[in-house]
Amino acid sequence: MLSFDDFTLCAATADLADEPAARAHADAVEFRVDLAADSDAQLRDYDGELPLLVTNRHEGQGGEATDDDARLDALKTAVTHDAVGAVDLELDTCLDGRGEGVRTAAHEHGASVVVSAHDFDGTPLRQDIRGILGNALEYGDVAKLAVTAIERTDVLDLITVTHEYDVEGERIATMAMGEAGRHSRAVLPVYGSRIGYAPVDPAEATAPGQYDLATLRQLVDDLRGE
Ligand SMILES: O=C1C[C@@](O)(C(=O)O)C[C@@H](O)[C@@H]1O
Repeated sequence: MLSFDDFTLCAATADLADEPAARAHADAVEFRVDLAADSDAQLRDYDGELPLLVTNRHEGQGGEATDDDARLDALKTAVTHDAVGAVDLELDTCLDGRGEGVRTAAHEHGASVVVSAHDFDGTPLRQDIRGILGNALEYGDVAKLAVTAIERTDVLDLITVTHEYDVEGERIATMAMGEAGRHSRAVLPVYGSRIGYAPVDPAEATAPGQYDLATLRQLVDDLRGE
C-alpha cells in the first residue's frame, strides 16, 4: 500500500518500461492508463520495484479515457495487482456515486484512494480550495487538487490551505499547473503536500509546468532539508 504518510514523488508515465529509469529518483510510478497502449498487459507483466499509483483520467478532468464504464472497470482490475499501491479517482466520479465500486475494490485489495480534482482555468478562491479538498477527503485517503496559476501569486492561497490541512493531520496533495505555478511543485511539499508528479522524460509531461523527475527530486529534497 502507498500510505502517503510522507511526501511521495511519482514518476508519471504511460509506459511501465520507464520504471528502471525512474528508480533513482522516484518513490512510486503514476501509471496513466488513459494515455497507455495495452495497459492490461503492461500491468500484468510489470515486475518493477516501485509501487504503482494507477490513474485512468476521463476527458472532463484532462485525461483521454472516453468510455466511463470501461475506465472504471480497468481501475477495479488494476487494484487486484500486488504492485498497485494506490488508485486515483476523480472527485466528480465520487460525488455522482460512480466511483463507489473502485473505492470498495481498492480497500479490499489494500490500495489507497487518492481523490483528485483539476481546475484548468484558474485558481479557486481560498475558501473554495478548502471546500474542494474537504469534499475529496470525505471519499479519499488523500485529497488532491491541481489548479492553474495565471499569476505567480495564485500559489499563495494554495500554500496556506495546504499548510492548514497538514497541521490538522490530513493528507493533501496540491500543485499549480502552468508556467506561473511551476515553483509550486517544489514549494508545496514544504508545506505538507504529499504527492509530486514528474515525467521521467521532460518531453512526456502529463501536465503543464512539470519539472523533470531528477530536478523535482533535487528541489524538494533541498527545500525540505533532506
Ligand atoms: O493529477 C495529476 C497531477 C498532474 O496533473 C500534475 O499537475 O502534475 C499530473 C497528472 O499525471 C496527475 O494525474
